[in-house]
Amino acid sequence: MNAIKLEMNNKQTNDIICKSFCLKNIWILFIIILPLSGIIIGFIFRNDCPLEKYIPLWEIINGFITIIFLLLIFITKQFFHEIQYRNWSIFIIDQLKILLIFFLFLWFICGNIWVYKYYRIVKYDKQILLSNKKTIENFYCNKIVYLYAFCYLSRKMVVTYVTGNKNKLVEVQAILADALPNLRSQDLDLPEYQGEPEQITKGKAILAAQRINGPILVEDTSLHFNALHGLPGPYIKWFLDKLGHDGLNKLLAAYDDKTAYAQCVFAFCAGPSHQPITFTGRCPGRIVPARGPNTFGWDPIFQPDNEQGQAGEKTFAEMDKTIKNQISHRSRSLQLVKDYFDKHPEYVS
Ligand SMILES: O=c1[nH]c(=O)c2ncn([C@@H]3O[C@H](COP(=O)(O)OP(=O)(O)OP(=O)(O)O)[C@@H](O)[C@H]3O)c2[nH]1
Ligand SMILES: [Mg+2]
Repeated sequence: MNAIKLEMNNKQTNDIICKSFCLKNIWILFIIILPLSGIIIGFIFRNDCPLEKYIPLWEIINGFITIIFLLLIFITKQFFHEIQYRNWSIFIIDQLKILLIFFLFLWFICGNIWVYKYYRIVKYDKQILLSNKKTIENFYCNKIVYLYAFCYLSRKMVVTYVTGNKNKLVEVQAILADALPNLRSQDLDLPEYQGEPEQITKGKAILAAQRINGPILVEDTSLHFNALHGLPGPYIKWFLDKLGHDGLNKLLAAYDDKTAYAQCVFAFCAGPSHQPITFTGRCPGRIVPARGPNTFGWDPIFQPDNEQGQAGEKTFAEMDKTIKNQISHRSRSLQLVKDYFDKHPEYVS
């Protein structure tokens, strides 16, 4: 009887150990799914990417090596964590892990070359290519194979637009919708620095890249009155807050020159250890008594010039949003950002 009880207790203990082992290690399954799907996709479509025949091969090898690497981490965590002293098996596994990391790094560079080289010309439809008499070898790659590799390589590089201003976010999303469809946004309260707009934006960018720990975009917008030698400039936020639209008009009461320009400086920073790059866009115009809905900052008192450089008809606030987004300081600055991302497709996932 006692023997049976003991056996049952042992069985229950084994069950509990097994369950906790499975629960503790379920993460490995989730992490392995991504490289495993690469092996499967690369193998199934191994001859279906004539544009760059190394892409399926890249997926298979990347999958295998990543899984081996993950298994080595799993084995060290699972079976060697209680060993107090370093023995030969741990030493060999550690060396192997370093070797695999090195290989994966080189393989990652190869993948970037093979994939991004073709991102502008790749075509997924064989029939259309054949009907246009274009050679399949020069343009065709299976959509799943190409997009898997593209997304895999780009997955850590999604750009985050950091701002605490909802109106700015709406405009940026609309302007960048085609160029950067995966733009993320994050509402972070960054300090408002003092100084020249470019320096202010660079300071914001460095801080945002540290907080996000990845590629970021930030912007600083300023409104410059020519009669006041560029003031309030980057301090417009406080001037608007304290003086309102009327007060801003009154600042220019003593001057005939009501011209001004809206300026937007965007900064892109690829990560915490990178230097930010800035892109400046300006929109010339005039300061007028407020017209149009009061939904965004100083939009009602800024009337942009027309293409000939003469006074336009509507204030930003009176314009249709799509028109504002074609001519504004923000869209001009973002055009330069788009040109930059055209040359750096790794951020456009
Ligand atoms: O009428 C407007 N049309 C615009 O196109 C526009 N862009 C910005 N602003 C305003 O100008 C000040 C500087 O802002 P700013 O660049 O420091 O932004 P912010 O502090 O609101 O957000 P953040 O991005 O710094 O978090 C703030 O009062 C913004 O509301 C605009 N007003
Ligand atoms: Mg600000």
